[in-house]
Amino acid sequence: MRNMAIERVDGVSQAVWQWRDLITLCKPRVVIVMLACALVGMALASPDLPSSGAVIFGLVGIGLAASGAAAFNHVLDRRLDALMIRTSRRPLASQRLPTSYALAWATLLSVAGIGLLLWQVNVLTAWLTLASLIGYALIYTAFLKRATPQNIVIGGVAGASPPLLGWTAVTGHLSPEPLLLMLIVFAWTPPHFWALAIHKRDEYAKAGIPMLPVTHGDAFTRLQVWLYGWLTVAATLLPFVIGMSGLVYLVGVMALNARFMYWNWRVWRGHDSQAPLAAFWFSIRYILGVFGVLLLDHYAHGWFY
Ligand code: HEM
Ligand SMILES: CC(C)=CCC/C(C)=C/CC/C(C)=C/COP(=O)(O)OP(=O)(O)O
Repeated sequence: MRNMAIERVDGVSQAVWQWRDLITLCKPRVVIVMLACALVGMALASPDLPSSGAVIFGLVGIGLAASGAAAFNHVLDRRLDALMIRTSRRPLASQRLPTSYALAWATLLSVAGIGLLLWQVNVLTAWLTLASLIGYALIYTAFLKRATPQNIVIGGVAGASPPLLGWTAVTGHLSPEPLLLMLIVFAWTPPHFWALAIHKRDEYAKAGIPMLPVTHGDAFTRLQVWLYGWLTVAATLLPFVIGMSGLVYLVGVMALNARFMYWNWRVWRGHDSQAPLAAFWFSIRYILGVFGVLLLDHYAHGWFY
């Protein structure tokens, strides 16, 4: 990628940034996993293959809006990010990229994403995506993150929305099934994030962010990881209980749950200092796995049942 030299723009003198920095602002790996969940929401919304227009424009629109939300998060958190080793090398935290450029990029992505959903998908999906964008970029980042250790539980509603957005992109209306898919991601968010927060507790404390391990200690947070882990397991069983998914899903999700709860148990025991980070990384494979078996089960209908 071509280097761009910027001199004294927005108070950042002689910064050198790369196009790659604009991609970094989008939190691409998080957005890709969100889009995978949205795609499964789309597939489950229809007994046949969903229309290619809804899938393509839906995924591009949701992806652009989520990337815009992530870029706004980088803008609002640039000073906090500079205080933590994990985030200090980010484009704005390290002052490589002028804030005004990032703000323009975040606005462009968000307007393009919501605009595309309005134009090519449907109004309901556009409004729900906008609500998620505001929920994460503004409500979570600007207020909750700095105010309460319940920040990620409440903010988790925005992060959990992609399967619902995928569903409404295809159907144009709300129903209980996508809310159930959203519930799975919502319940999974605390074990996902608090495992990492235990590992990074000292950094959060240094930056003055009231994450649960900072305000209530490690032992309490480890217990919460264990309890929310069980809540996640219960949520993952509901698609089978209500007849939305079949035996392929049940077998697959039970295997994933066993591994997920093994890691959450190791976090809860607290004997192994490496367990929280390992549990965090497994949580990502787990959520991809759960949505993967939902998809597999959906298309296995007809072959096995
Ligand atoms: C409020 C809700 C959430 C919080 C607070 C949260 C927090 C975090 C944090 C702090 C990281 C580490 C990022 C880094 O080191 O760069 C992370 C990584 C990640 N999260 Fe989450 N997360 C949330 C929701 C989600 C959701 C809903 C998904 C997807 C469905 C997701 C997928 C991922 C992935 C894939 C990574 C790994 C990124 C990488 O490889 O760099 N997260 N999350
Ligand atoms: C439209 C739509 C679906 C919006 C969702 C947007 C989105 C990308 C949510 C990501 C959730 C996430 C990674 C939170 C961590 O933020 P953090 O600031 O606590 O983590 P950090 O310290 O790594 O920045």
